[in-house]
Amino acid sequence: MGADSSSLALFSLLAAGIIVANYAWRRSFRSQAPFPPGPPGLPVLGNVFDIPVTEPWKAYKRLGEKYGDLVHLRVLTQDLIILNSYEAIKDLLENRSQNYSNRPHIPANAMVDFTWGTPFLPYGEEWKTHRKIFQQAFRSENIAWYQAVQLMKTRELLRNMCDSPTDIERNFRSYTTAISMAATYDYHPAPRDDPMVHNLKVLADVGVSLLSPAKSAIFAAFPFLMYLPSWFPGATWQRTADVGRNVIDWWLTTPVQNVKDRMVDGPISPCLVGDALSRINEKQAGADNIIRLIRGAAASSLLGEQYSASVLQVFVLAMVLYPDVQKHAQAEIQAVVGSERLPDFSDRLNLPYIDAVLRETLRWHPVFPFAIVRSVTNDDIYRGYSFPKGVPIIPNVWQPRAVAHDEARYPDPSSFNPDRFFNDNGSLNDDTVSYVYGFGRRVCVGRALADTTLWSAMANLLAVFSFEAPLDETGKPVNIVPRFAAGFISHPEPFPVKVTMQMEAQKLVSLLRTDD
Ligand code: HEM
Repeated sequence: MGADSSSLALFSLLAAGIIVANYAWRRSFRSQAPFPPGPPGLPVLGNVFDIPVTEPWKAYKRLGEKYGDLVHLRVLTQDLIILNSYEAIKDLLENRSQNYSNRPHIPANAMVDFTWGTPFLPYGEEWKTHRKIFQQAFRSENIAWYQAVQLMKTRELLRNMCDSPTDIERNFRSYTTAISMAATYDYHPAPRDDPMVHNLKVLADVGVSLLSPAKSAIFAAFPFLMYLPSWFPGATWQRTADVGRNVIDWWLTTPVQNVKDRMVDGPISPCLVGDALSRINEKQAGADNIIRLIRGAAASSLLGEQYSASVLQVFVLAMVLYPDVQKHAQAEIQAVVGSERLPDFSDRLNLPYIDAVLRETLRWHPVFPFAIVRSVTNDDIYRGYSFPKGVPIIPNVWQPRAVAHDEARYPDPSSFNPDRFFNDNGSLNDDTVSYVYGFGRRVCVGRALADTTLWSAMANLLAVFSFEAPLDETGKPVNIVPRFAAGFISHPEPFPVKVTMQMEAQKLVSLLRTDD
């Protein structure tokens, strides 16, 4: 046996010992009430094979149908509870939010030092300061500050779509990244080879690679894996973590320093960092700590806006699959805005169908099908079941009867139908699908910014382009079966799309020039 394989064998033995001991310890200390029902699972491994890595929501749907609103699972040593109904989610994450606003410890997080990120902070003082920084800059009343920049970036999006119409994903990412950098640091990335854009991509890739639920469960069960050196055979995650740590150092220092330097020269445009820095007196006690928190909140803000790009991909998929909805939306824009200018925020109240399309996009396929996992602060009992301290709670926003696809609330939930958001008198109803942005005290802090970013893109894309299924060799539209990538965030798998301009290129060029 070589040195490598004998070390691995030793590690495996050690790991098995840790798992069994840890499991027995946790069971003996749990309160007398049982966990909610759930599939029995295998000894030691638990329900590892009950949760497929691809499309886990389908498995949750089956489990929900069999076991009901509350489902208990165990992955190796990790117990978790899935909430499968709006009622259970509201009861716990909203009505008992004091006890359900924590986040579980994610071991891989400490490995790369993502611990500064708002979504990962434990419920406590640092997290409260982060929320305050966000609320001051991004609360609904302040969103008008960013609308000029959002429209400017929307025009850039239209130009990029003309240049490379099928490069949808890249165009959407550039758009949302440009908005988030402007709203966070008053920074406007260069069209090519921009260092901030490059480093943001590295950071996002590291996050997706290391913080997936599957890797988190493995690191929780085998914590020693996190301490293997990066030269150890197979320890690829260590090399990913090394890359992540270097970029994070840069993120947490350079961009905020850059804003500080520019503020010395004179006023800058409204942005989260500028707003937060202007509120502190650097000579006051604790100012260094606040600057450290501003850095963390700002970097979290950039990661947040990435999700809007995934929502726009869902939107294009829906337009391709539901051409009548697209025609209806375009007719509304034509009637209200005409063809001599492009839509802007002053048109929003007169374009209710576009708002209904936006709501239906968020509902039809929530990009966070399970919001962001919570954990219980103190032992609790709910409906007679045990919710022990520290257990991760997964709110199932999407399936089966849960929330966005609840058949009682949304008849025929899997079809894309914006009409479900209208009252009989033709006005929009009160259902703003706010649940896609999460619940209670940890609800998304960027929702007002995301809403205007999405509206501006959707209204303008529909004013200029049509999205259709391309034709096959027999002249028929290709059959597109929607598929969604699983994971922390879910977005459509690549699908074929034909993008046509509804107006002459020359006309668009002149409209974009007028708007500039
Ligand atoms: C359409 C786009 C977006 C969606 C669907 C979305 C959704 C969510 C969801 C589901 C959560 C978890 C809430 C919970 O635990 O209950 C969340 C948290 C968060 N979001 Fe968003 N978000 C979006 C855009 C943004 C933007 C633009 C920003 C930044 C400006 C942002 C920043 C954050 C932060 C910092 C948190 C963590 C809050 C905390 O843990 O206290 N998000 N978001």
